[in-house]
Amino acid sequence: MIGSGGIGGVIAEAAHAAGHEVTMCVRTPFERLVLETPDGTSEIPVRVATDPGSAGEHDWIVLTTKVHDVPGTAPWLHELDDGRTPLVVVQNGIAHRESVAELGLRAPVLPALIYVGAERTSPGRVVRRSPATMQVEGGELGSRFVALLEGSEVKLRATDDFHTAAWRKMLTNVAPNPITALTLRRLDVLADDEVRELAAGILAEAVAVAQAEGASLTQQDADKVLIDYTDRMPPTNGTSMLYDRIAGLPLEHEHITGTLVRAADRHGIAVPLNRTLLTLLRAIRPAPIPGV
Ligand SMILES: NC(=O)C1=CN([C@@H]2O[C@H](COP(=O)(O)OP(=O)(O)OC[C@H]3O[C@@H](n4cnc5c(N)ncnc54)[C@H](OP(=O)(O)O)[C@@H]3O)[C@@H](O)[C@H]2O)C=CC1
Ligand SMILES: CC(C)(CO)C(=O)C(=O)O
Repeated sequence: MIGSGGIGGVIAEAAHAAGHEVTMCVRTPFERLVLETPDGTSEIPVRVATDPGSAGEHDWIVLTTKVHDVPGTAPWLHELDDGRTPLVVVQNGIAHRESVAELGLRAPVLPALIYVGAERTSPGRVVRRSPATMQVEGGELGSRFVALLEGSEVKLRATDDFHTAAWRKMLTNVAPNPITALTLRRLDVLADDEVRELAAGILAEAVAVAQAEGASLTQQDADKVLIDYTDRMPPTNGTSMLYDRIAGLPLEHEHITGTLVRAADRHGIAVPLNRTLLTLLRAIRPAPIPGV
């Protein structure tokens, strides 16, 4: 596992539950990986490697850093890449292959999406607030990864239209992530009438762009995303962008809102709400914000 934050912790938990040995390839060292879940708190027995030379040999490589942190993982990836071991890229955004392309790896790449609320609260400590659902690109590699995590509680399936799945995931990120990060509030913020109306407008712009990019999505998909957020998800959940803002880390906006705005420009679609969000997100100066 390269990336030992919220998602790395959740997938390590699943891999362990499915009977596998896991090595966390870490930037910030920790002694123990502890998962707080709705069912209780437990330690996941993993090996922690702090330098690429000690990574060892593995059957799968799973990359779970933020998209902008991928270049920094090059030493790990070059050490682990033997041309055969598959690399699963679990990230938000729509550019899973492009995200690792410039590293010149030989590994077969499997793009993956995850839906979960997971917050890394300190090195080696992750709070998972909801069950996890994953989607991977269909094909032989995708089927093997689905089989790999059998026995864990992650609901995982392969899809033959990963492009649409990634844009659908984009819909779930493009409104809540910026809104929570900018307001420093959790999902409860989406219950405010004016904020909900804003989110609906952001999503309407996003659907038009997703369609122009060839995704099979409609306004109904956007409506469902908003209903899921306001009626189904716990209002105390946050988003990965909010967690980064609280921790004073760089935000992933260029790979979410930025991707959307650049695609809109290519197609000549007006996206004033998303463009405004992008301007505000770019203006943030990262600094830790305690007490949120
Ligand atoms: N958190 C969530 O609920 C969800 C997140 N996602 C997506 O999943 C992806 C991962 O997000 P998330 O887990 O939240 O991110 P986190 O910020 O919680 O974790 C990222 C991890 O990557 C590590 N990292 C960064 N650079 C390196 C490096 N050079 N070498 C080794 N490790 C490195 C960080 O190390 P360090 O400890 O040093 O900071 C950190 O442990 C993102 O694309 C996100 O948008 C998708 C759905 C939900
Ligand atoms: C959709 C959501 C909010 C949870 O899966 C997410 O992807 C994130 O926190 O970035």
